[in-house]
Amino acid sequence: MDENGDGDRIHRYVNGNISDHLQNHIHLTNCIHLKNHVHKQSPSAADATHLRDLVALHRLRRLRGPSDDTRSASLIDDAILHIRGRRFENGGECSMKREESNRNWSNGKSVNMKDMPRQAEETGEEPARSTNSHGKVVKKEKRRRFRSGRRNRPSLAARDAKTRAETSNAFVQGNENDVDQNCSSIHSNKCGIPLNWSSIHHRGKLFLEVTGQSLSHGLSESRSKKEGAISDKPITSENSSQSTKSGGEALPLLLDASESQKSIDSVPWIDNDSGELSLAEMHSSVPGKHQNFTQKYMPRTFTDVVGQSLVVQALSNAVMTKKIGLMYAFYGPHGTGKTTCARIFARALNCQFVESSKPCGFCDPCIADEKGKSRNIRHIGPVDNINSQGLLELFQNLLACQHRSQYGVFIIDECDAMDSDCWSVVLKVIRGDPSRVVIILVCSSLDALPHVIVSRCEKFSFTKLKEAEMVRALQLIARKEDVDIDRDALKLIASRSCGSLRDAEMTLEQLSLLGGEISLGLIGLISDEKLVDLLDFALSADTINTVKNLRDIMSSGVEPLALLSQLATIITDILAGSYHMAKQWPKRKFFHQQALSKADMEKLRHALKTLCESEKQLRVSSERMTWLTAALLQLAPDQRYSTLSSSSVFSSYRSWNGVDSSPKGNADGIEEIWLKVLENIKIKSLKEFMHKEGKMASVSYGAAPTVELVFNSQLTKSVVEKFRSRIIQSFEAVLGSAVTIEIRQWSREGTGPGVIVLQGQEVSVSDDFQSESERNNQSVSADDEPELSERKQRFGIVRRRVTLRHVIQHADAREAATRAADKLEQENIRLEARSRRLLCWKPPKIRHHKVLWLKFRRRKPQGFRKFVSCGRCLSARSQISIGY
Ligand SMILES: Nc1ncnc2c1ncn2[C@@H]1O[C@H](COP(=O)(O)OP(=O)(O)OP(=O)(O)O)[C@@H](O)[C@H]1O
Ligand SMILES: [Zn+2]
Repeated sequence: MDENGDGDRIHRYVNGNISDHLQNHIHLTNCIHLKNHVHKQSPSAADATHLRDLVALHRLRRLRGPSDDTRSASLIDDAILHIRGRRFENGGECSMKREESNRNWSNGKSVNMKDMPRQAEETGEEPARSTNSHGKVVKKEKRRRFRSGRRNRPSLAARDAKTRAETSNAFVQGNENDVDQNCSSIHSNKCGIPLNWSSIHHRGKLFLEVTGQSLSHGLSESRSKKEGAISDKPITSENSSQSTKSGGEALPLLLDASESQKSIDSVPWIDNDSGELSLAEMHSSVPGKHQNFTQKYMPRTFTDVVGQSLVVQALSNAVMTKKIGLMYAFYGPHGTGKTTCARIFARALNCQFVESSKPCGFCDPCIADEKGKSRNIRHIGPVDNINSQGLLELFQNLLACQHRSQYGVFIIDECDAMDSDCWSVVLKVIRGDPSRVVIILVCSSLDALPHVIVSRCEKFSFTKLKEAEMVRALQLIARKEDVDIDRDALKLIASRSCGSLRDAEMTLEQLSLLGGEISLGLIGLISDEKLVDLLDFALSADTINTVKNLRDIMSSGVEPLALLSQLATIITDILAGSYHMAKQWPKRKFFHQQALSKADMEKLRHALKTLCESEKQLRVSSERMTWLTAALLQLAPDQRYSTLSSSSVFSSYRSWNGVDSSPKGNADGIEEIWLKVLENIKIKSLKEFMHKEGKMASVSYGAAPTVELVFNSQLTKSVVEKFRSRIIQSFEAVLGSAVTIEIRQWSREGTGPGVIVLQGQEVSVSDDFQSESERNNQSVSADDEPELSERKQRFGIVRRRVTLRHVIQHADAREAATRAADKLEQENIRLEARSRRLLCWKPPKIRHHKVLWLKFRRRKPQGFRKFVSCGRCLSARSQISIGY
């Protein structure tokens, strides 16, 4: 700006001719701005123009005084309208200039001395940064710096529109306060300097009173030094306030405050605590300096807060109705918005916006707070180092420098770490019942707070954020940041963040560094669809596909524990009704339709229990894959069948445990293991005895693999029991894992439902299981014979029950009866006494003689014949059971 030009304009202004430039510099700070334009290179001209500045200011104040006549009011109106028009036109230019200037400062680029003051005003740049390298200029910069903090407004068109409406209303009503407020919210003008009527009012007066003194003094050497030292500090609200102090010399009104500030600044731990930058840092952040997502997307207003609807509603109502308490406690899990809400609430308390949606973000107090320069809001950070003395000083200082019309807000973050002395200070303060003071305690739990404090607080509980809320918030961020991430991945991030949006945002940011499309696979997790497929196979006892699917999934590098946890989560979701199958899946057996039956839900509940139990095993085991497979194979309603019938499962199991798994055609895996186990037994007689009298019936995977052995009689069983430990050793050697064995007697009631087993390698496991279990308790009729023979081809050993009565009924004559018995024997069916009740069995008379001719070639014929031969007392209800 041309120096003489400025002088001329001021002349014109003094003479009542408001120049264009001056119209844009109506208030005190703008006079100083003018002064700086004029004096920065010509101290002699400064003296001459000071007086004119002051006269201009004085006239201007008179125009605004309570005794304003209509002429002066309309003059102001004209001026304001003019200003608004200009400001609106040039908003874009201003912000561009600001950015450009910021770049210059941050690049350490030497700035033209002539332009520097103007640039500093436009940018609101921190003088602390300029002091080191720019010697003398610092003085002027520092003085202007304070004012620039107030001038540097966001230039959002939307806000402008609101503000304009407010402003014109206020003027029409002639309400001075409103005018103050509203004018102050008009943003920067063409020169990047905002217009601030309220500043004129009180500061102008003091400025006039002390002008001679303040303008004749420069900064003292010691102060310059101190400021130089401060300028080395990172920019926080402390040192920004410190630089405000330098302006205090020209503006004595702030002297007290700045003195108070001085002692506040001497407390090292104030502000900026929680990993996020303070608002000051965020908004005055150096261009090019990275802000993480949590800093960048920290909510500025209540409407930005995700979830916490009750808290938000209560707080904004409190602000609206002006029902403000003295002390609040915000407690809840980390990263749920406690500190954020405390800041928003503090700002809303002092917001001058007349409408309900406070904080507005563009009135003076809002901007001051946003820039970290608010003298009414103190934020204590990590309180580990705090002592009671420091805390007391802070309170006193806050009370001392607080604007009477505004709330002094004290946010104590992580207050649960404060010691009892500090709490005594807090108590002392609140007992004094200071007016317009609000203390907000932020902590994760109220338990650590003294009861005497808690009982005096309004308590607001912050809950973990819901997954859906977090997904929405993350989606928004991803869109803004151009992060290509699919919804499943977002859901997963949300579910892994335990309700903490901060954690979720940090994870998203980390993933965004990978570039390209972010999918579940990239994160090392499995999509819900694949999980449901796997569950479907496991729950429908499709062993082969379960194992196959599991292997496929594991080959993508998923951690078994993570997979188990995902499975458990999805089951929980299904049980809770919060997981919806996207469509009907006819190919699925268990989840073939969207709505599950009660029985299915019960199976799911059981499956969840099994998975939870298996998790413990998985955590301590080095064979996680084994245990995970075992767990999955237990999810089937009756895993005994499903696991037994598939040699491939067992071969899988053996392969993990180093046992030869090469398939030998249709060779039975279980038979193979049994033989290996027998081979391993060193005692020859035991080996032969077991081979002759017993069978390995089943193996199931559980907490430890359980092997079931069946023996012919109680006697043989009890013989084998004596060698239990040797047998276990042998099994463990073969299977390479701890084994539990169950030794049972063949076909006793306790052996469970028709379990002999085996080998149906080519048979569908589930089909086989189904048919087997269905028929379990049924009698076999002679009509079943073709089926039996078919079964024989499919199974090495079969067992079922056939009633003696049934056999008799189908044996018309002695020969026929014998033939039937022979046939059954051929079919591997065993006929044997089931209980002593046989004695009460009374066959129909006509058939009685036939029974006598029955011949039993297999076990215990003598005993049985004895029972049968006294058939008179046999009960019709009694059965003999025939295993096949
Ligand atoms: N409810 C929320 N709405 C919007 N953003 C949130 C919310 N909760 C957390 N955030 C995000 O997480 C960041 C940190 O939040 P904040 O510091 O308020 O959490 P906190 O509950 O105070 O956590 P801590 O107890 O660890 O201090 C915010 O900057 C914001 O980006
Ligand atoms: Zn506001």
